[in-house]
Formats: sequence, C-alpha cells, structure tokens
Amino acid sequence: MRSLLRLWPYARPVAPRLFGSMAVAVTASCMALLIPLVLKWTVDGPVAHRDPRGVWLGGGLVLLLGLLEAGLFGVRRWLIARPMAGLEARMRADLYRHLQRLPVAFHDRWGSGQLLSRGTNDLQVLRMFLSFPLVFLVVNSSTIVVGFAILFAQQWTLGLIPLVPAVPLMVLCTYFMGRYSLASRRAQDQIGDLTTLVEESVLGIRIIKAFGRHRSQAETFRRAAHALRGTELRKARLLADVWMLVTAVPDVALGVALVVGAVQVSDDKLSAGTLVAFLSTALALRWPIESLGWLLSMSNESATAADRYFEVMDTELPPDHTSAPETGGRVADDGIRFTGVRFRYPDAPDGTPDLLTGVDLHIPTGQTMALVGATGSGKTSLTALIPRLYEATGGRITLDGVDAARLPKERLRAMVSTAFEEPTLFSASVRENVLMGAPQAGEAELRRALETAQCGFVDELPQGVDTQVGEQGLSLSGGQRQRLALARAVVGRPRFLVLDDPLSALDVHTEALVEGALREVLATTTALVVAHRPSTVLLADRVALLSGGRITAVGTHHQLLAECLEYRQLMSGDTDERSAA
Ligand SMILES: Nc1ncnc2c1ncn2[C@@H]1O[C@H](COP(=O)(O)OP(=O)(O)OP(=O)(O)O)[C@@H](O)[C@H]1O
Repeated sequence: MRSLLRLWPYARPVAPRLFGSMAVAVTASCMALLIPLVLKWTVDGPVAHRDPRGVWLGGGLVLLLGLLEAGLFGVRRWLIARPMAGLEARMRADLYRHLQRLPVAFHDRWGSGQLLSRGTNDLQVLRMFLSFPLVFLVVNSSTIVVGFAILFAQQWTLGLIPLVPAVPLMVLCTYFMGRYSLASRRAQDQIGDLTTLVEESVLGIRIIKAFGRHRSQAETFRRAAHALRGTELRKARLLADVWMLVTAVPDVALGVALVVGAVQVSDDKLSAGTLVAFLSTALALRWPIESLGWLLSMSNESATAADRYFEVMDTELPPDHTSAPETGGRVADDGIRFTGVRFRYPDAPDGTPDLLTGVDLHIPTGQTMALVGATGSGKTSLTALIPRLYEATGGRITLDGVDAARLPKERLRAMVSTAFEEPTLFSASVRENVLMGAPQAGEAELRRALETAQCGFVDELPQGVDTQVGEQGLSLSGGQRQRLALARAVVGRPRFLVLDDPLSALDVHTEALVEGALREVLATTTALVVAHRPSTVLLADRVALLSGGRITAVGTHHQLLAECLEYRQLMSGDTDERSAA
C-alpha cells in the first residue's frame, strides 16, 4: 500500500477522471445487482400469477439493466484511457530526466538493462494498475458489500452462509500474497538482468562473433531465461493456490445455501422468488470475489514496479552549488590548478588504496600539459575530475582561481570541453553530434571545428554534415569517430580543454595533420591532454608524469627524457606495454 500510495502525486492531476471512472464502474456493477431483484419480482409476481405482460416487462427491465451496465463500462474506459497514457508518459519523462542528472558513479553501479526495464516494463505495469486493478478493487469491493447487503435483506440466515468462510479466506490470501510479492520482485529483477544481457550481446555482437562466443553467450542467456521461467512458474503456482481457494470456498458456500434455501422453500418459510433472487445475487458476486485474487496479484506486481521505479527516483542527486558563493575569488588567468587532489571510485572494494593520493599540478592559462603515466595509473580518472564527472574525495581543483567544486555544473561544463578515448556518437546527424559541444555555434564554427579535426571525410558522406551517424546511422571507422568527437570538443572554443588520448586511432599521416591544426586551438585554450605516444606529447608545452597516485615530475618532453628514468621507459617501451595491456 505504501509503495502504491507514492503514485498519488502523479495520479492527482487525473484524479477527477480516475474517481469518475470508479464511480461509473460502481454504478454499472450495482445495475447488475438490480437484475436479481427484478427476477424476484417477476417470479413471485407475473410468473406466479401467470401474467404474460408482466413477464415481458420483467424481461425488458433485465435487458435494459444489462444494456445500461455495458454502456457504463464503456464510458469508464473512455474516461480513463487518455489520462493514464499521459500519466505513464510523465513518469517516464521524470525517470529519464533523473537518469540524465544522476552522476556517472550511479551509472557505473547499475546495469543498463535494469534501468531500461524500469523505464518500460515497470511503468507499463503501473499504468495498467491505475486503469484496471485499482478501479476494479474498489468496484468489486463495493459490489461485494452491496451484494451482501442485498443477500442479508433477502434472508439474513441464508446470508450468513457465504459470509462465514470470508475471514479464513482473507487470512489465507494474505499469506499467499506475501509470498507472491517476493516472487514477483525477483521476477522483475530477473527481467532487468535479462535485458542487460540482451543489450550487451547486441552491442558486443562483433566481439562475440570474433571470439566464437555465441554458444557460451547463448548458454548464459538460457540460464538467465530459465531462472526467470522458474520464478514465473512459482508465481503461477502461488496464483493457482489462491485462485483455487477463492473459487472453491464460495462455491461450497453457495451449494450449502442452495440446499438450506430449497428446504426453507419446501417448508414455506421462503418464497421461490426470494430464493431465485438470493442465488442469482450470490452468482453475480462470484466474479467480483473470484477476481479479487487476480487483482491482488496484479496490485502486488504493481507495488513491486513502484518500488523499483522509486528506487531510482529516490537516489539523491549530488548537491549542485547553483546558489553557493564562489569562494576563493576569481584570479584572472590562473589556468587549471590541482592542489592535493585525492580520489577513489565510490564502488572501489574496501581496503583498496586511493587511486590518486595527492595530485599537485598547475597548468597556466594558454598552456597545454600532457599527462603521461603507466596504464591504469589513473590518467583518465584524473581528467574526469575536471568537469566533475566524478567528485574528488579530497583536495581542490580550481579553474582560473574558482573552486570547480563550488561552480554550478552547468557553468563548469560550459567552460570545460572533453573528448574521450572511446568516442561515442549519437543516432543523429554529423552536425547535431558536433554541435552538442556548443549548441549556439553557427555554420562557420562547425566548419572550423571539422577542419581542425581533419574531418574532410564528412563531405564525402551521402548527405554531408546532415548524414545520420551513430548506432542507427552510417557506421564510421574508429578514427573517423574519434575525429568527430574531437571536433565536438573544440567547436565551442572552450576556455579549458581536456583530451583523453584523442588521436590514438589515427594513422601517422592523419595524426600529423590533426596535430598541426590542433596546435592553433591549443594556443588559445588551457588544456590537459592524456598522451601515450611521443607525437601526442609533442603537442604540449610541458609534460606531467603521473605515478603512484601523484605527479612525480613536470617538465618539457626533452627535460623529462633526460632526467626521468620512468618517463624514458614509458616513452620508449610505449608500444610494447600498450600491446601487452
Ligand atoms: N568506474 C570505475 N570504478 C572503479 N574503478 C575504476 C573505474 N574506472 C576505472 N577504474 C580503475 O581505476 C584505475 C585507473 O583507471 P584509469 O582509466 O584512470 O587509468 P589510465 O591511466 O587512464 O589507464 P589507460 O592508460 O590504460 O587508459 C584502474 O585500475 C581501473 O580499474
């Protein structure tokens, strides 16, 4: 109940229609309960007195009530369908917005399939719940109360017979529903895991094929699907038990009532019409009672879906200092400054030492610093701290004297532009992909960025810069993707530029061309460039060596080559080490 009540803020705007549809459905259901009363009148009146006109009238009334019931149920559906689709869309939009704002550390922790299934399957279950089980739980409960009132009004002793088993039935149902709820949570989590598996194998299809892993991958999928099947079967068994109870017990009670009623009619203690009315009311109550088990199981699944939805929505966003004062004051043109910066990944196992243990580094304005270090030394992690994709666990990073931790993220990310080693393109045109780096930039800036990144190949694409690329577009080579990602990073002429080995996928010739053009961009910005090759290092004014979580040496390439053994080894053994890694 608590989980489902959390849906109220979403349901509130559509409450008039929701409650309206409930009222209409309750009225429709009560129409059905009037039919036995018309039958009683017909049997005890026109049938007993052999009055054909009265029988026709009774029949006509029953038909009219039936038509009214059907019409009202149609109105209910009309009332509820559109607002519920809107509600689902609103919840999905909220989830998407929240996922976009959650930190990278959250996405590292959660399987993408889990998030996908929450945004699709679970939300569908919730929409269904609000438009169907919720309404019918109310409708059926009201019908049962009104129905029992009618039964008691007919003959209270007979009315007691179906009421007696209700209490044990409720206790048993509660017991089964508790167990069903656990199974239902497990099934929904397993659907999430299965979605992750499918997603990964679609994205990694080349690797799976290249390594001939399709059989083992299929086996992993089969095992996960089998586990889900087991849970679904368990759910079905539990449901069958509940179903059996709610069907069998009222039927037995109805049988007993029939025998007792028939004896009373033969003893002239009860009119035949009353017995007919009693039995047909009891029969009309069969569906509302029987469907309770099913409605409760759907409500249970919906509660689980709500729990899973709010599990993501409740994950708090890290504070953003939109209104915090910018302490430290702006020292014009101080560049990027790391002071005692420490960092460990939030999901790093306990006991592992910090990845960065006190980084001190200053990149003066307009200079380019290359960052060099052994593989796994934390270069990428260090660069991710500047746009605050991860939060440093200690120390300070300042940009022109302003503490990055106290800058609103939106401002920070407008100042800092990044290109990652793994270039990601979205299913959009080349233009849209590049202008992501500066949405307000015009055609001239777009062209200049494409030129800097040596993206001449764009003009040979079928629709030039308007060609769709990314997952659902044209496939580009690794080097082409990397160059577009570089264009995206430089298009807005950012004050600070962070490049994580941006030229790793280029051939020597293209690399030289990009470097030539990049030098112009780098001359006007303050940049940190992760470098593995001497050619990339030569783009920079100076080089910093990251080792053991600290910067152990800073100098020009030639200085470090002459003075630092580790640097010399890294630069000369570069190729071997990287291929070994
Ligand atoms: N999201 C993460 N969660 C936990 N640990 C991580 C995460 N990403 C990276 N690491 C760990 O942090 C360490 C440093 O990784 P990082 O990618 O910063 O190294 P790098 O110096 O850039 O390496 P390379 O030169 O191979 O690109 C590695 O040991 C890695 O396993």
